[in-house]
Amino acid sequence: MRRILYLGPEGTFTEQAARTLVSRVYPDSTFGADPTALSGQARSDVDLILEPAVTVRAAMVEVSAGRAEAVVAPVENSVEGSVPATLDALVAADPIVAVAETVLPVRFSVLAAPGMTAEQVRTVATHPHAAAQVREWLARELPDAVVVSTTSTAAAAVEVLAGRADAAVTAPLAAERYALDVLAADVADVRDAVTSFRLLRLPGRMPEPTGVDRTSLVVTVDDRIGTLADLLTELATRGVNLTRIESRPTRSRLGSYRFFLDLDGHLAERRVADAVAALRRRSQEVRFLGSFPRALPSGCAVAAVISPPESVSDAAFADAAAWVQSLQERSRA
Ligand SMILES: O=C(O)C(=O)C[C@]1(C(=O)O)C=C[C@@H](O)C=C1
Repeated sequence: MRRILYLGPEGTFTEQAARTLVSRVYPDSTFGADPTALSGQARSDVDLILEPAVTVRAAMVEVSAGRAEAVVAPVENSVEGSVPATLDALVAADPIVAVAETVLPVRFSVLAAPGMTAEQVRTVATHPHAAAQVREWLARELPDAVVVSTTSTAAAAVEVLAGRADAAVTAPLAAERYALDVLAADVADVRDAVTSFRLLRLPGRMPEPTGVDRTSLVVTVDDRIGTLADLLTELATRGVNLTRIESRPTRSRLGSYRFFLDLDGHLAERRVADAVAALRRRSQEVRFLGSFPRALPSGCAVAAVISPPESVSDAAFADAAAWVQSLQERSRA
């Protein structure tokens, strides 16, 4: 039985994402057929088991060491941006790669100890990304409450159960899992907020290209004039669309950064492979974080994806390479 780890405890948004991703990536597994058959004596009958982890970092260590099959982690929220704990854990871990992603709408439930009224709430526990998405609601509805950070939204529910916080801002799933009162549901400062999650595992067989894919990289560069412009030019000249660029400190000294890049396209495409090779030539280190089908926010038609020009199609690359080769062969004849 293989373990799939997610940011726990039970009842996080990440657990919800893990259920979607596991059914998609392992469609023939027992878990995929029956997500409820996961506890008690049924454990021995299932191929995959979903298990909560305390942190994304701890889960990645388990995957890198071969003790778990995969980890599901939050990557980016449309309101608060990237999840730094996930980005930093990705760099700290031995290489693991994403094979799938999903995007979930994010609306929160506010849970409190049984019998507690909103007026009595003095401390509200939640994950920092969740706090940022309900800041206005908290200021309006619970103005006297102090926000306490926890490792996840479900960890906040556990704090309330243990009597260490009065209320928790959680995923709706937590309201089903913990014996707490629902003070408010469907809470969000930004109505259509979404968070993206990825399923990551040891490098191996990559998902087949679908035509709407994403490639994720971490690039460490030298500190010199124009480095970043050079990298971006390598992408632009090959018609590779950059969908995200994020810098994180390397932690070695002030002003030293590595860049997380998300590109449209799959490493199996010539233009993407060529661009990734060029980035490697031009930087200290490139870490490949996977090529996988891109999750489109609901309502986004495939046509909305920016198509590269014909001059960078696989056929155009093959044709140009064959022409150069013929010139070389002729010159040797
Ligand atoms: O705490 C959770 O429920 C999580 O799954 C983490 C997380 C995040 O890291 O952004 C996921 C979605 C929400 O944006 C808030 C928290």
